[in-house]
Amino acid sequence: MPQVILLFSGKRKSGKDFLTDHLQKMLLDKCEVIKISKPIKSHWAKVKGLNLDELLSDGKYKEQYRLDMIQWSEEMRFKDYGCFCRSACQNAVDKPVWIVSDIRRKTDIQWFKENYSDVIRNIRITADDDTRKARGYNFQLGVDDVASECDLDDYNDWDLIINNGKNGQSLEEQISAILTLIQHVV
Ligand SMILES: Nc1ncnc2c1ncn2[C@@H]1O[C@H](COP(=O)(O)OP(=O)(O)OP(=O)(O)O)[C@@H](O)[C@H]1O
Repeated sequence: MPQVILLFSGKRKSGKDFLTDHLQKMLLDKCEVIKISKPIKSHWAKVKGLNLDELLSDGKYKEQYRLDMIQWSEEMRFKDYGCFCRSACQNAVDKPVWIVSDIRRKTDIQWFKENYSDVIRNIRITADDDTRKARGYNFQLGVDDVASECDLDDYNDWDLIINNGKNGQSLEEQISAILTLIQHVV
């Protein structure tokens, strides 16, 4: 059972993978990185005969299948909103800190609250549109206007908000703010 679970969310190309990768490099064997999208991508790779590692990494390949994966996973969530969270956590190694790098919906947060209650810390990563565009974001109908991208836009209960865009803090300051949230553990 983890002592703290960091739930990271943010819009496309806000820098979720970038920041959580850096955090992982600092915490090393004290942490386990969990991606809710992993069980989705594993299933999709198996059914379609695709390369799972390519699908999990940042790049064009992932973007090619994003819309299909969103639509399929939406149907699955409709039947059981916790199915992917549960599956991702079942396969996670027991470490003091869990880093969940791709929280996208209120029901994701709800599931973690129901199952791990007070060890959760909610972190929102923000970045302005220009910065996101410079990182490869392009508005796509069916991707950027649906729940997977917008559901947390009006959520307000964050333990920490990190500006990872223009005029944002330095990486050191960002990581230091996150470490403050888990200083009782590491
Ligand atoms: N603070 C930063 N400084 C420099 N480059 C950054 C920074 N944050 C993110 N990037 C770069 O921007 C790109 C997008 O970031 P990242 O993949 O972490 O976004 P994401 O929120 O995980 O996106 P997605 O939702 O599409 O998976 C990556 O190439 C990453 O290296």
